[in-house]
Amino acid sequence: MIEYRAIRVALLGAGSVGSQVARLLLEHGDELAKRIGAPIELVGIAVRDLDAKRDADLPRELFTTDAHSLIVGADIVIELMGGIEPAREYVLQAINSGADVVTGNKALLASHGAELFAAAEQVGAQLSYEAAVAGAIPIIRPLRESLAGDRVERILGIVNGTTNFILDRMDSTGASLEDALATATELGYAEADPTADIGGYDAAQKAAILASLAFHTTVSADAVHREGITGVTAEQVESARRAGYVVKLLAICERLADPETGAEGVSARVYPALVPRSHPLAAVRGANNAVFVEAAAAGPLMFYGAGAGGVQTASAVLGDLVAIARRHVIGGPGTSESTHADLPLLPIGRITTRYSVTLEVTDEPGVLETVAHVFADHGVSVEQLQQTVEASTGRATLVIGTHEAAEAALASTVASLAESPVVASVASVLRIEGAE
Ligand SMILES: NC(=O)c1ccc[n+]([C@@H]2O[C@H](COP(=O)([O-])OP(=O)(O)OC[C@H]3O[C@@H](n4cnc5c(N)ncnc54)[C@H](O)[C@@H]3O)[C@@H](O)[C@H]2O)c1
Ligand SMILES: N[C@@H](CCO)C(=O)O
Ligand code: NA
Repeated sequence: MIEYRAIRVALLGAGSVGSQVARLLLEHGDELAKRIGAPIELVGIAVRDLDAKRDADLPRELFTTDAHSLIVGADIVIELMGGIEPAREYVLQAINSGADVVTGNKALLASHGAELFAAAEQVGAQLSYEAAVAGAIPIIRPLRESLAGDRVERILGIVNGTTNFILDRMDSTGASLEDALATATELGYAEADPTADIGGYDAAQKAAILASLAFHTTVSADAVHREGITGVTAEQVESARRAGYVVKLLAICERLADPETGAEGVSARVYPALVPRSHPLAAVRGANNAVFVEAAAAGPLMFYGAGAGGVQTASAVLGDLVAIARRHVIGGPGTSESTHADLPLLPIGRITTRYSVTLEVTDEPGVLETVAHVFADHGVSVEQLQQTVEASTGRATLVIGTHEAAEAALASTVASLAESPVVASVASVLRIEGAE
């Protein structure tokens, strides 16, 4: 039997995920070596502070503050520092010095993915990133490999655990957004500055990565239409619950025809939406993640589990590591990124979906007809209308569900409703996703 030399692994960053990756590598190195067919040697861990407290007990002699020197001579570099710079510089250095790279850095991939994939392609290096989307859940490899022979039509993802925790808590306890966020912070789900999560930025980065992969094109995070959950109220969540829906922050990636030109394009968007309680995504509770994929031949598929957490995410990183290391043993080129389709990203105005609009109106004869006319005038077809009268105030609440309508038509409908003398206020506008 051939004895292979040890595959040298350099780790950059020993925070929540990095420290668990190092621990698992050291604890299970022998078993991984058997699966790979060659020993794995963790040659060093680049850190900022040699004396910082770590989540795992790691040999101090592995630590170095000199990432550049560590990268030189490594076969595989695992980048788990996060942020754009110097992560980008280190990943490029690794690729250009002949190493393969594993990263969990969604921010880096969603902004500089094209540059990094091109650099890897040029020298035949592997760049793997299962941890970057939905943590431990296998979704990158299924899209990249298992579904490579199918045609992905649509992805609906709950890809941010913090916001799912908050919305789930609002749904199950009636809490306000503020109180649910406070609980998320107390329990350590939300960061001290939760903007990236509740503003939808984290989900938009993941949507960019998923859309690029699923549709063989390049989508960057800043091109993703993004609405966070900051405007979601306890009233909206309660009224959704009564109507048989749950509010979820969704990352939606869709292949569709541009309604104006008929040309094929893609949509990548993040917003809170009403999901029917019967949909598999409605059952995703707490800080869990799930990605619902619709493919032409496979039909609907659901990937579910822990979207974050140090040790859980380390599982995804080690999976990438083993896959790459096996190729070192077997030889031959690995999977490269396929971005041949070059599809245009359609602006949000070209999207069609269903809506739920809640209006406070005066309770007078003719109001319903006036409201119905506003929808009809903008070409938006009403599917359902529910009225609750508050006798003491002379006001009524109307909840109007629409058929599929264009975003632009809905936006002008809402603008006209806001100006209508019979409408006291437009209390809520939410999209409905995942309904039959
Ligand atoms: N934590 C999760 O649940 C999770 C899930 C999925 C993906 N990720 C991604 O994994 C990566 C790591 O996340 P984390 O939660 O472990 O972050 P973290 O902040 O806990 O750890 C990052 C570590 O890198 C170190 N670091 C930063 N810059 C450095 C530099 N220049 N040189 C050396 N060390 C440096 C930091 O000091 C810190 O210890 C990020 O890209 C993150 O988006 C994390
Ligand atoms: N902040 C992210 C961590 C995982 O990317 C979340 O809440 O899901
Ligand atoms: Na994953």
